[in-house]
Amino acid sequence: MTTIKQADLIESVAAALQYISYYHPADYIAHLARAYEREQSPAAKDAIAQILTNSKMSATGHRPICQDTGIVNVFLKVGMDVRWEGFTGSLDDAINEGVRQGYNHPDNTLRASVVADPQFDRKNTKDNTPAVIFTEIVPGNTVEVTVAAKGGGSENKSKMVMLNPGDSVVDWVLKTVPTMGAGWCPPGMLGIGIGGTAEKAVLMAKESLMDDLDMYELQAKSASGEALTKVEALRLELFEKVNALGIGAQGLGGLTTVLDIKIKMYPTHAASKPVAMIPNCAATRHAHFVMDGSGPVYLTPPSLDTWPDVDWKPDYVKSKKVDLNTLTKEEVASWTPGQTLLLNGKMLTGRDAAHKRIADMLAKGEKLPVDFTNRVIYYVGPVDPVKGEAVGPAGPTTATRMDGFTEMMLAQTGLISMVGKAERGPVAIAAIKKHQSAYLMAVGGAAYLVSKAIKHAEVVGFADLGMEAIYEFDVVDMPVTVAVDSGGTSAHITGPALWQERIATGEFKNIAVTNA
Ligand SMILES: O=C(O)C[C@H](O)C(=O)O
Repeated sequence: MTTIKQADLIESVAAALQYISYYHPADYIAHLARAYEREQSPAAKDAIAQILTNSKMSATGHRPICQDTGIVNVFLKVGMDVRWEGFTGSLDDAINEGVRQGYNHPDNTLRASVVADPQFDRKNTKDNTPAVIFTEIVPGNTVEVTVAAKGGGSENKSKMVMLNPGDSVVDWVLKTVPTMGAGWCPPGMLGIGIGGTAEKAVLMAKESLMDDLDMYELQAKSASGEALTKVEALRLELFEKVNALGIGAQGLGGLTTVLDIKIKMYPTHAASKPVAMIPNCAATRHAHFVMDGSGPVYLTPPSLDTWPDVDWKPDYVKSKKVDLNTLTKEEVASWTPGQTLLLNGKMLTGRDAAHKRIADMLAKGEKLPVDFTNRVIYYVGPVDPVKGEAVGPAGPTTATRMDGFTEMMLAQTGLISMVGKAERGPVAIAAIKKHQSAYLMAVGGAAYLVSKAIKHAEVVGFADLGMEAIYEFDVVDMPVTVAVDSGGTSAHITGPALWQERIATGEFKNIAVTNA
């Protein structure tokens, strides 16, 4: 009989959450490094370079990889021969105390992203509790814990379908992935659950994302002529076909959209084939540890040799410097799709809750707390600063969620441009074209790198919204790409279309990768 103490469980969960906030799993880095080497699309290669550079900066700086430090998922496998000591509440209460302590660590405070009462008040719980916890009772005398910090952007793209038994999973995946856009921050993983019941398929899809990436091993196995299992063959087929869609890093078009595909299955009803698919973003964060009663568990930091020799820096030759303090509508209208810019000067921020409040205030004829005339807005919810930082990691949030507010912002507030991540939908593109505006894209998953371009940050409105408040940032050489120009051309439409066509020619089939 093993005894697990409450204090040890709390400490282990808190330490693991800190660890995964700044260390990417080594298998993810190894796969991304190979994708970087293979990538032929300049825009996608640049995005992957930013993600790799950001990842190493986070590992050395012990600050979050992404400003979205996630909602905590915990999977517990509790041995039947385990007893508990010192518990003042339930097992879930202890896990949540670990989350509280992990997210409020003074040296690396993580972002509080969880809101209670999701349909009505949506009030931030301030400490990222509660976690979403699944517990299984298994034979044995240990407690196995898997913790993950799942970003909202990738979770939002989760899909579930009840297929007919004879329907093709491959067809459904290939039809569905393009509808997910780039808000899930590719390149990442797709977790697929097949079978069981509706909820079991979704749970399996999520659990499959906790496995290590091993697609390169699987490719090597296939190339050697060794027989693959049916699931392995399906994973490989999906991997190749999804990448052939040409979506690419950040949806800008390129060779790698997914680094791996994971599949879990469970017996199902003869009438059913439930299928769920959950993407994991570039900020793939999870860790697994086993408690055996000997005290708290601390994970071993990875060697810095894990990261490839990639050090992204602003390219002053290729990119155009923009002075936000003197920016005019005319200059915004002159930007071209795919052009890279380095932003300098003052910009405002605002995301979901701020846009909703602005809309409500304008509808009531109320004065806004800030003047948006000739300003650029950055869709972001930053991490709070620690130890002399101007701001914590501050990467872009999914712009598509702001589409419904874009006409209002451009028509009624004097705003002239927007920065976010992922594609804009038809309504936003029409508004951008009508107002001769432009939408700029920063790299999702490069939040710590981006934060280094922010020299000063100050809340200037809606302070009660926490990370969703309106800030004013003063930036130096913040890297962005023109994703929708004033003519309404979207790099998220033209890029993937071009790369899908090029991949189909077979011209990239035999690119050798040395970084194996
Ligand atoms: O909440 C955020 O900061 C970003 C979100 O994860 C998103 O990808 O849209």
